Amino acid sequence: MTAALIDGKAFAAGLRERVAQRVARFVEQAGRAPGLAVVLVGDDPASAVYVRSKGKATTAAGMAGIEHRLPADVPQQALLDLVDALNADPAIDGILVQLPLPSHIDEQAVTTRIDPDKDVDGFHPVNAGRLATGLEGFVPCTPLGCLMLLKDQLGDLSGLDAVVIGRSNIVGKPMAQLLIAESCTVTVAHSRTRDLPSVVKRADIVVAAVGRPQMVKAEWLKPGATVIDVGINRTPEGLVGDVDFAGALDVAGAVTPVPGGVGPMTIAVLLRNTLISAERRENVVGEGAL
Ligand SMILES: Nc1nc2c(c(=O)[nH]1)N[C@@H](CN(C=O)c1ccc(C(=O)N[C@@H](CCC(=O)O)C(=O)O)cc1)CN2
Ligand SMILES: [Mg+2]
Repeated sequence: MTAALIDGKAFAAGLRERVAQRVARFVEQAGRAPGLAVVLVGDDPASAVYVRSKGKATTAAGMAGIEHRLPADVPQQALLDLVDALNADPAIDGILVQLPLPSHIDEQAVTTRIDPDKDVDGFHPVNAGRLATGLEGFVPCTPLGCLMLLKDQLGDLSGLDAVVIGRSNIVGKPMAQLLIAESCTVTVAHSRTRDLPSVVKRADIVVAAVGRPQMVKAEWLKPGATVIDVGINRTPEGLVGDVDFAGALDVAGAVTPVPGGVGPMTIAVLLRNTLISAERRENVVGEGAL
């Protein structure tokens, strides 16, 4: 094994601590805690776990977490009405609807109903547009967490070749935008990409976000590459990423494990985004780096 392990769990713990310190200053100045509303529809077990983790982390950082649970068969209009009420509530700085939603609900309709300035998930098309054009907005938590790990590992990313595997609105596309903004040369690969191994071979940075267990093989990697594995695949052998982790350890320069890599960053960045939303809404100048 030659690769360094990128400890997302430890980095996320540090970020949560820095957020908590800045939350304390916000409370002193604004006279209230930042508020995050999390909406869970239905009873998908993984989603329930993530929502509970978000609630716990929110409270631990000194923020107010408000959880709304709706039944799996809730009419779409009732969910939209709840979003409208949260948009209008001055105590709420961040609104998040846990995905995936039941199939009878149009995810886009829900995502676009959230006030873009409370959209701490960064899924609203206005925030996607802000990211694409270099305006201040909210960036989706998972790709921003990946970027933080990359910069911590590599420093300046300028000029590096990056390959993002996966083109989802939640991870692949915003990840590509973030890497472009860091002056990387970015390739977005997906299921129709021809000769993926040779595309991956030239990359200094590989971000795998396809949702296919161990699809990215060690022999595809350029020696010394930094590999960020966004995949969380539940298999009979346990939780595995999109990268052949054991093989990558012998080729890559650094690699994130699954679990304990990217996953913990998602919730830490959510707290960061919620604090920043509260600071913007109350005109509080945040002090202390995040
Ligand atoms: N509205 C949103 N929905 C979803 C998001 C999101 O950012 N916003 N992301 C994922 C789920 N997710 C948070 O919501 C999330 C996924 C994974 C983890 C995590 O810490 N994973 C651990 C493994 C835990 C396990 O056993 O499952 C790890 O990788 O170490 C946190 C949050 C989809 N929905
Ligand atoms: Mg995809």
